[in-house]
Amino acid sequence: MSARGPGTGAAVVLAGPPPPVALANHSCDPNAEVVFACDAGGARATLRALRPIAPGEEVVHSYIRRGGNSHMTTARRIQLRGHRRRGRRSSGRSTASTAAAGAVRPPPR
Ligand SMILES: C[S@@+](CC[C@H](N)C(=O)[O-])C[C@H]1O[C@@H](n2cnc3c(N)ncnc32)[C@H](O)[C@@H]1O
Repeated sequence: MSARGPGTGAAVVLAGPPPPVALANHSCDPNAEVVFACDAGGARATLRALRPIAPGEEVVHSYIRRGGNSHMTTARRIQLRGHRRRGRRSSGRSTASTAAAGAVRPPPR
């Protein structure tokens, strides 16, 4: 995959039927997004750059819907960081068991 265009957010970096788009991995800090279109030409999934992508940089998109729950991704990252810190200090309780014990709360709305 290669990035083209000025990286203004409008550049199409990869287009085609689903298989090429399906090769893109997930990132919580995506540099591209998938745009779906369906018209007389048929159905298309396109990867569009969200920012400049350097040659050789992996093109990644978020498997989680942007906007609607991206704030939850950030909140979840902060939560996990806190759990890791507490996990190191805790007396024998692993991060996973801390989470299983109900210590993970949903992010505030
Ligand atoms: C749509 S495919 C992406 C392309 C896949 N990596 C491949 O080589 O065919 C989704 C799968 O890729 C892997 N994947 C996606 N994002 C990843 C990431 N950030 N780190 C590791 N594996 C990832 C997971 O196995 C996931 O089920």
